[in-house]
Amino acid sequence: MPDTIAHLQDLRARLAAAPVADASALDAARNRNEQLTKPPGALGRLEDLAIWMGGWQGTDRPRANHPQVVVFAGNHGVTARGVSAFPAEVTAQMVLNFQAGGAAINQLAKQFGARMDVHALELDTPTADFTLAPAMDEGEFLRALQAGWNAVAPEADLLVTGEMGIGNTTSAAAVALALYGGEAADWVGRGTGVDDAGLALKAEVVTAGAAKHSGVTGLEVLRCLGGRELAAMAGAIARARVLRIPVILDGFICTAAAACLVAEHPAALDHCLAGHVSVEPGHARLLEHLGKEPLLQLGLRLGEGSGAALAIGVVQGAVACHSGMATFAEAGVSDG
Ligand SMILES: Cc1cc2ncn([C@H]3O[C@H](COP(=O)(O)O)[C@@H](O)[C@H]3O)c2cc1C
Ligand SMILES: O=C(O)c1cccnc1
Repeated sequence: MPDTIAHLQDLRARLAAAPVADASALDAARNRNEQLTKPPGALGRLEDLAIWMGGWQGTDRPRANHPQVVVFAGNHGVTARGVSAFPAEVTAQMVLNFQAGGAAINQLAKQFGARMDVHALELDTPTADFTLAPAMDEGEFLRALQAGWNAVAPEADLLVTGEMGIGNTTSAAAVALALYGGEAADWVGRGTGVDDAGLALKAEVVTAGAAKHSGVTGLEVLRCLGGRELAAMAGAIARARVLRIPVILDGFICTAAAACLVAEHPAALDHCLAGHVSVEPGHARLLEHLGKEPLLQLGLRLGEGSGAALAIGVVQGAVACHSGMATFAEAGVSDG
């Protein structure tokens, strides 16, 4: 039975007490990497990836055979301001599509052998319009964090958190502005495809939201400007940190949610990789702030966990080589 996040302080305490990567496993994985039948460094970033996986999994033979993709859906009051190219009903309609196996993320999860879970979070009760009030009250926020916390399968060896929530690129931009400052225009993008007037409107809405909730930090940013699916992703990422399950971050929305955890604890995302960099312009900026180099750049602007799910394949390639290759001694190959 997973434990309860009854107060924000509980989450902060769990992050502060979370174990770090296993130093001896890191050493053993580095040592193994040096003996594998290839010129030193020839597998590029795959080598660092496999060693990093070994550290979090506590072994010199890391694996990614049981990945989990978990998709959270939430509705946003701020959609009333006309910030998305699609109507808010699409959130619930896409949940049905996820459940029927018809979305992009279903295909990618299947392709890489990942289990996929979908959690619709109180879709009939959109968050408040954050230009007028905090998006969630404390009870709503804690329920969403807990839903994310509970959603992680402890036996998973890799986790992807995805989202669905019409209007959530506006919410993520407001979160990013509150965390890192600058201008709203630095953080907004076209999301589902708004035109120039839509983009200008998003910047106005984001500016108004950040002004309404100025001075808030960390998880409070997520409560005031985020959404249930963002909060749940943060809860899941925090749980994975406690369980030492490596996480692949997805696009702009996932990364904005995750960034709120770093504001609470500097090592909160040490177990996270950046799966890709999205077309949404704020995403590259967020990754720079977090010091994370994306694995892929494919021009994706979907969310759902799609870019991170594709990166499961890269991680699987890295650990397959690292854990399966012969050493020079085993294969009788002369080393250099
Ligand atoms: C059919 C459809 C499927 C999606 N899957 C992810 N998103 C993505 O688009 C939304 C964010 O963009 P905005 O802020 O412009 O509303 C989120 O739901 C995100 O997951 C979708 C959007 C649509 C329309
Ligand atoms: O980067 C993302 O996650 C993203 C971009 C556009 C639309 N939905 C999600």
